[in-house]
Amino acid sequence: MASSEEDGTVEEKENNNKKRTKSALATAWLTFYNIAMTTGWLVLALAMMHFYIQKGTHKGLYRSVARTLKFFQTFALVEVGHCAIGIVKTSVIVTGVQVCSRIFMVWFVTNSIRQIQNEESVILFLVVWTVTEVTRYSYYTFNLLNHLPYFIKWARYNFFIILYPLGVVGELFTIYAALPFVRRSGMYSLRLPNKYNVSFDYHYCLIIVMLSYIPLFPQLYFHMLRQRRKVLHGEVIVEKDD
Ligand SMILES: CCCCCCCCCCCCC/C=C/C(=O)SCCNC(=O)CCNC(=O)[C@H](O)C(C)(C)COP(=O)(O)OP(=O)(O)OC[C@H]1O[C@@H](n2cnc3c(N)ncnc32)[C@H](O)[C@@H]1OP(=O)(O)O
Repeated sequence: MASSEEDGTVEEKENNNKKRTKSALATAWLTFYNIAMTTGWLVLALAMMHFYIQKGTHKGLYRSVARTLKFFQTFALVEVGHCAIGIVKTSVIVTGVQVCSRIFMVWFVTNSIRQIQNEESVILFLVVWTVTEVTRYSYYTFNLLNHLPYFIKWARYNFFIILYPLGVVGELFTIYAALPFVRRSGMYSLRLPNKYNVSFDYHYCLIIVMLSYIPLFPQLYFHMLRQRRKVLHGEVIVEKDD
């Protein structure tokens, strides 16, 4: 009897130790990840400012930062993994939609269609994303280090009120500007007849993506408004499971 109680205690202790090691590892990884991402987006901000001050125009700006942008935005895919394995308390779906829509914008719209890279709308979403990400990743970093300045917390949960709609406007105008080029070139499209007997029209796909902002964007926006109420005003919010 005594020995089984002892076994239980030993097992419990082992489990607790395992959990502690796991959470220490997760915290170390997240701290590294967030510092790397803050730095990446800060480098991008500085590169954009440097370009604009030197050249006095936004033309060519996208190309000058494209590699850094593609690297850091694509790397954000690991955030979906963070949610999936449970090291951050965020919905996989909400994070997935956010990250995938950004990656889609970068790789399948802006990067693929040279003719639209100098549109003002590209600069709009680039600036908006950069301000958002510098704020967001520095918030997570300071939070993990338990030294969170209030103005960063305030910025994280207020800037998005304006930046989110502005980002969406930039993205939608960019996709809209891409439509004629996509239609003319037939890029990423598959016409019949072909050996697979399937057709795909990227032009219509882009229109569907634009329309999908109507149901999806409000969900992300209201999610952030709920987070804001929780973090800034201490409201207890019961989130539905995925
Ligand atoms: C394939 C094609 C698909 C096309 C589909 C198209 C449709 C798309 C429609 C939508 C379009 C959106 C377009 C987007 C535009 C822009 O981004 S514009 C710029 C403005 N954007 C923003 O301000 C939003 C930025 N995004 C986010 O904040 C997130 O991505 C989020 C998922 C939307 C919300 O984040 P969430 O994690 O849920 O909230 P938080 O309050 O920040 O965190 C919750 C808890 O999780 C912890 N946490 C999260 N991440 C980390 C981390 N990296 N490190 C450490 N901790 C993390 C966080 O601390 C919180 O924990 P607690 O403090 O304990 O609560």
